Amino acid sequence: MSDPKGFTASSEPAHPSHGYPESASLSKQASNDKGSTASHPPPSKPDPTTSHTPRAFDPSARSAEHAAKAGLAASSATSSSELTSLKVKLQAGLRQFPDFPSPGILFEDIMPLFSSHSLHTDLIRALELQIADVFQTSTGEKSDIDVIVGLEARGFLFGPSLALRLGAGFVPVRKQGKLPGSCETEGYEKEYGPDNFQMQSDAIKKGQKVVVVDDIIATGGSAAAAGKLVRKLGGDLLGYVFMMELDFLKGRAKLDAPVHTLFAGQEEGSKKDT
Ligand SMILES: O=P(O)(O)OC[C@H]1O[C@H](OP(=O)(O)OP(=O)(O)O)[C@H](O)[C@@H]1O
Ligand SMILES: Nc1ncnc2[nH]cnc12
Repeated sequence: MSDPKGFTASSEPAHPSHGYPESASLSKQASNDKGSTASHPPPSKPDPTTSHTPRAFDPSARSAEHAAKAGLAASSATSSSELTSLKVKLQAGLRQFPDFPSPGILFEDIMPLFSSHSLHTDLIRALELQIADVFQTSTGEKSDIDVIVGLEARGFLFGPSLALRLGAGFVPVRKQGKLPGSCETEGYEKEYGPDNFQMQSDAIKKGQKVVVVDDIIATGGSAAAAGKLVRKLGGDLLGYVFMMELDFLKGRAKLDAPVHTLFAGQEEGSKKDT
């Protein structure tokens, strides 16, 4: 699938599990929608990389069309610089915990972004800007995204707020047995074995434009199952948005819609003390 911003899912094979073996190869995605470092940089080393290439303002534009284009470019550049500074602040709020929940796993803790009102506000704004840019929608309630689909449980932390900001509905993907009524089910592989996701059969109307969101893409199994469910229900899957990506697991290779991430995730060997 083509992605005009160059975020097309990698064709490289995904790592088979959450095991994060030492032999997993490093893979820095070339996409420019992420920070440039392997792990979350400390506040002293913010990564100013932005997903948006600022479009140059053209002072020579004379016609109304040119003026309109120039205005859009200027506003895009403004959004881009706002997003860059939000990312720097947000990255400084992230924490990592080695060997949680089991040895060898470096756990990315996003909770500080929610316990602070300021960072929470920044996070929702950053996601709104990111989505407006990569899916070419307007910010605010004029977005033409119909539904934000969030994955249990951490996708529920920001999916509904984001949906409100975008003027979209919110639909949950839940672990099996939690949703009443008729449901579609899709299996996926997790660290400790297989699991099933479900969506209510009437949750998405045929042709609705859907973006799937979650906090982290690791092996990509959860997100791939969610995408299959969206399509089973007749949704038009525009793509995926994650706060973070564990690059070395190559999870995006499992996804057949554009993948966008706010922050660079960890690469193998990026473990650090918290
Ligand atoms: O790309 P994957 O390998 O599928 O892993 C990513 C998923 O793992 C985590 O959720 P988890 O299943 O741990 O559940 P939680 O959000 O309920 O903690 C995370 O929030 C993603 O949903
Ligand atoms: N390393 C990690 N940190 C936080 N959540 C995760 N989900 C899967 N892998 C994770």
